[in-house]
Amino acid sequence: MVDFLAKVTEINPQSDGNNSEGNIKPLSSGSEQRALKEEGQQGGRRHHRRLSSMHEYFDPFSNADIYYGPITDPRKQSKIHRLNRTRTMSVFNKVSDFKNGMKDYTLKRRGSEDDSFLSSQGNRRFYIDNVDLALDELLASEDTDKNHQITIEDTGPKVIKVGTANSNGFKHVNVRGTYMLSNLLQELTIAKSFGRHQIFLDEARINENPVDRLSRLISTQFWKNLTRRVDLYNIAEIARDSKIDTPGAKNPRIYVPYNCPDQYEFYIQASQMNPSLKLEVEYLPKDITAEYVKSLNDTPGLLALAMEEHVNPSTGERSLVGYPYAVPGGRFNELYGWDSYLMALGLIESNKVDVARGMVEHFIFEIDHYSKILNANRSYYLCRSQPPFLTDMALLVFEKIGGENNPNAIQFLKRAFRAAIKEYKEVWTSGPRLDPITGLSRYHPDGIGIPPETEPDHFDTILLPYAEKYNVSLEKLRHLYNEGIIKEPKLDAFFLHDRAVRESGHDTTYRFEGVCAYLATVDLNSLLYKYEVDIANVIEEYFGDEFKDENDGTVTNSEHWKQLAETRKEKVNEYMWDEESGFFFDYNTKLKCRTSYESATTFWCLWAGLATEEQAKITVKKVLPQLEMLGGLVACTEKSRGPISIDRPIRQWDYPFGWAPHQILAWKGLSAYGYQQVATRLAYRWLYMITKSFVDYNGMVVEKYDVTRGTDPHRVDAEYGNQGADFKGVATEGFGWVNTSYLLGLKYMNNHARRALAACSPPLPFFNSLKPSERKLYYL
Ligand SMILES: OC[C@H]1O[C@H](O[C@H]2O[C@H](CO)[C@@H](O)[C@H](O)[C@H]2O)[C@H](O)[C@@H](O)[C@@H]1O
Ligand SMILES: [Ca+2]
Repeated sequence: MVDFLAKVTEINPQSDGNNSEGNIKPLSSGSEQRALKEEGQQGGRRHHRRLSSMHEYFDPFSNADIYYGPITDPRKQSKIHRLNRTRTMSVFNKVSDFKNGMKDYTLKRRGSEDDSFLSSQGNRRFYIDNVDLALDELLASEDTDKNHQITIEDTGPKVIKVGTANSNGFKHVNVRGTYMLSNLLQELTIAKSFGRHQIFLDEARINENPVDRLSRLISTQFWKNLTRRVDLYNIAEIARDSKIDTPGAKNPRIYVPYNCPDQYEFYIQASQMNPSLKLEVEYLPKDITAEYVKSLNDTPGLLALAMEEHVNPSTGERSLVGYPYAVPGGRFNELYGWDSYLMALGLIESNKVDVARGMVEHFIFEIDHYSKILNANRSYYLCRSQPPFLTDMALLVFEKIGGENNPNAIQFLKRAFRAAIKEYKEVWTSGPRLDPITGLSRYHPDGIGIPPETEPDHFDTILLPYAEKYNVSLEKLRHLYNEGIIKEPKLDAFFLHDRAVRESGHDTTYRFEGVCAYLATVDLNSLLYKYEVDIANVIEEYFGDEFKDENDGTVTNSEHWKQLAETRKEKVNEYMWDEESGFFFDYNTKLKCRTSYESATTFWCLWAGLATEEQAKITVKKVLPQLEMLGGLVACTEKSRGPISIDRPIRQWDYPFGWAPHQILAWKGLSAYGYQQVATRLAYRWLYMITKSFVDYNGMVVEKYDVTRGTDPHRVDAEYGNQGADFKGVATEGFGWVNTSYLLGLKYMNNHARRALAACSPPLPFFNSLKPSERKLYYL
């Protein structure tokens, strides 16, 4: 068992660390003391109460920058704020022996119950006088598989001694079990990142209820760490791209639309301010063709986004600054399409409306300057989009910024809807995405050659036969094919569909392989139905029921858009609905037949409000039993995915994986049709899985989960290797849409369910333990 051997130090000579009150919380003034006392008298639970301003640093759950900031640093306390504790006479005596140089070191300290969790009323604190050493010792003892995480797979003693703050580190208590030890590792890692050598650490911070801890981290830390905002100083860092490994990708680069001279000047200024970063700034041409986009493959760059003007109030100086946005996960720096919508839902839940709004501003800018909402704002994504959610996103932000009572909010909504209408017309209901025969739409982006952003060996199996045919290396083959020196229509078809798969957001799945660009998908047509309904409502409410389109000169009213929605609904029913199975299936516009791939996106028809009551009922009866797994909804049925082999490897958007967007849209859709209890049951499963991984795997929150695995659902070995599981010490961002799903899923949970989640009660035992009256809350 390792002992952190925290010792009395000279950092705060006035403090002996022992306090007969059992409360070592530092009080810097009488008024603060009174405030805390009153809080206690009100019987309020001090944990998780967010304390503000002066009191912030007393809060065991304050944000890391406060908790590990200078105000709590023992070495800086004499200068800033003495966090000393009241010395009691009895304690004085016991310490004085030691201070007087006692030889045999028999300290007559008070009984250990002074440091017991009970006697401290849950307010016990630890004192760690050497954070680096503590980290080394903790990892040496408990991280037996040496991956810098403490998980249930480590076989260490699972207990470590930590010095108490009351005794200034002399007395020790045990910290036990994977969860607390991994939280200790996380806190020490964070403390170290703040440059701290010594810390006081509330025990409550490392044995915090995991549901509270994860939702707190999402709201206060993860969103912050996922948020980006371009300015003069950080642009080179944001522009840098780790996905592409060509000599031309070595320097960070930003491409600016041809008609944004202010932004061009801004980025030139940024590059001149710090020449060593070698930021390259380029204009884009007016016409962006697939050929041009391919020509940038070796010299990729970030694409400029929307900026606002800031005026320095003291100097009057004007400067540009980017609107904030959130990135999907820690490994990204660019703004994504549908991830942004899904994160906006969670950001709004955490009152971070400015970031959600910023992303709507970026989408408006992208539609105006790149003619679509981009897959993400990198040059190699210029030809493709992602699932469209702009109307819903704009409406949510609109409500949060004041809605119809705020004229600025109305202006914002109108700008967003003008852009959405442009996108609807020019992207989703024009060729090649529109199928003129059915009137339905498909993911069908432009593009030439091999997507350069994928992992280098991603297409090797496909390309190998051609390399053999031409007797060249794979690298050479890639070059010859991309440059059009060799022509292979079969490869062209493969990559046409591959690009479409990526536009669908579902990259990749056997549902789409080799066929995606021909499929009128359930997902896309549900989303477009929602666009049509939303546009009709907004035209009626905010455009005086008359929308003049400056782009094509047309004038439309709400009735026109309602009619478009009605027509799409009819087409979806005609081409996609299969009453027998209860699924809405994709329609193959080339073969002119309905497919039979059973996908969780069938629930999107409920989310969009396109399904009838009867169809929703059938969905619950027939589809749900096939897609409901231990950890929530699975992306598709095992039967549809088919057998897996070396030649037919597993795909990440297939069985047995579950994805946050599928859960979120299904919960909302089911609730809208009166099946809130089904949504609650599914949400419990999903939250259970996330909470369990979080508890057992060092605070892990990943991009997707294997919803069939009970023990390690985060372990997904499919396609893109990095899914956010290989952090060292502490996970600092979670994953964007999973963060949202956690916050939204919790809204379905009552206190009983929250407690069960915190105890990691598996779904079945939990459901089986319910009283008959409670079972109906889960549609059981
Ligand atoms: O670089 C490989 C692929 O990465 C993206 O796809 C995956 O991550 C996205 C961000 O979370 C997500 O939107 C998408 O659904 C995921 O499959 C990217 O979108 C792809 O275009 C890219 O090829
Ligand atoms: Ca480990």
